[in-house]
Amino acid sequence: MNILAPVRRDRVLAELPQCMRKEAALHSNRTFHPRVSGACQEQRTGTVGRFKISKVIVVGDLSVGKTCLINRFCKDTFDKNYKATIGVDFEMERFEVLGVPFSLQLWDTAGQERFKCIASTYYRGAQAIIIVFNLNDVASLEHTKQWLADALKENDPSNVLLFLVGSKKDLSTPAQYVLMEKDAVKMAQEMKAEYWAVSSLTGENVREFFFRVAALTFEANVLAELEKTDARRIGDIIRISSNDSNLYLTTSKKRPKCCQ
Ligand SMILES: Nc1nc2c(ncn2[C@@H]2O[C@H](COP(=O)(O)OP(=O)(O)OP(=O)(O)O)[C@@H](O)[C@H]2O)c(=O)[nH]1
Repeated sequence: MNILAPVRRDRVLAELPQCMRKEAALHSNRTFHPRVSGACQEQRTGTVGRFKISKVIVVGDLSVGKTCLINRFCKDTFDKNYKATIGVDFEMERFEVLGVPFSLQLWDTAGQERFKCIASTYYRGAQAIIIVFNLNDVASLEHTKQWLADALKENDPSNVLLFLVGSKKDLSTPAQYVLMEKDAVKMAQEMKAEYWAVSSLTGENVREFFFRVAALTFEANVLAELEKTDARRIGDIIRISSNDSNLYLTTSKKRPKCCQ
C-alpha cells in the first residue's frame, strides 16, 4: 500500500535540467545517461524510488542565505529578517524523475562559529554538498574552501556531488556580478563543483538549481545501483564458472586420454 501522497506536479522532472555555466558544471550532457533512462523505463532502479532518501547538506558562512534558499524552494517564502540557524534544520522534498519517485532531505546547517560543532555532526552520509557564498562578499567565497574541507572530512570525496552557489544576486550590479562570477567559476573548477548564482528574494534560478541537484543526485544513485547489479552478475558468473571447473575436476577421471 502506498501511504505517501502523490508527488506535486511541479516536482516532476521528465528531462535533465541544464547546468548554468558549461565551464563549471558536473557534466554538460543534454540528456540523462542512457543507462539511467533505460533503467527507469524498464523499472530497474532497485532501491532508488522505493526506500532511498538522499541527504544533501547546505553549508557556508553565517548569513549568506542558506535558510532563505531552502525556504524559497520548499515553501516559496522569503524572510528579510535574519534569524540564525542554531545547529541544524531539515526539509524533505519529494520529486518524480523519469517516472521514478525520488526524495531529497535538505539539511540547513548553522554558519555561526559557535554552532558549527553541532552542525558538523550532521555532515556524514551526504550525497551532495551545497556550499553557499554571498556574491557581494569576497571573503565568503574564500571561506568556501574551508567549508568544503570540513564537509569532506565526514564524507567520501569520490562519492559526493558538489555545488558552489552564489547567493543574493539581486544585490549585485551587472558589473559587480561579472567580476565575482569570474572568481567563483575558477573556485568551482578547482573544487570540481558545479556553479550557480541565485536570488532567494526574487527566486531567480532557485527552482532550476534544486531541480539540477535532484536530477544529478538521482542519476548518480541509479548508476551506482546499476553498477552494484553488474558486480553481482559478474560475481555470479565467476561463481558459476568456478563451480563448472570443480565439476570438471571431479569428473577429470573420465577425461579422454588425449587430454590427460
Ligand atoms: N537581498 C537578499 N537578501 C537575502 C537573500 N537571501 C538571504 N537574504 C538575507 O540575508 C540574511 C541571512 O539569510 P539566512 O538565510 O538566514 O542566512 P543563513 O546563511 O541561513 O545564516 P545562518 O543560519 O547564520 O548560517 C537575511 O536577512 C535574509 O533576508 C537574497 O537572495 N537577497
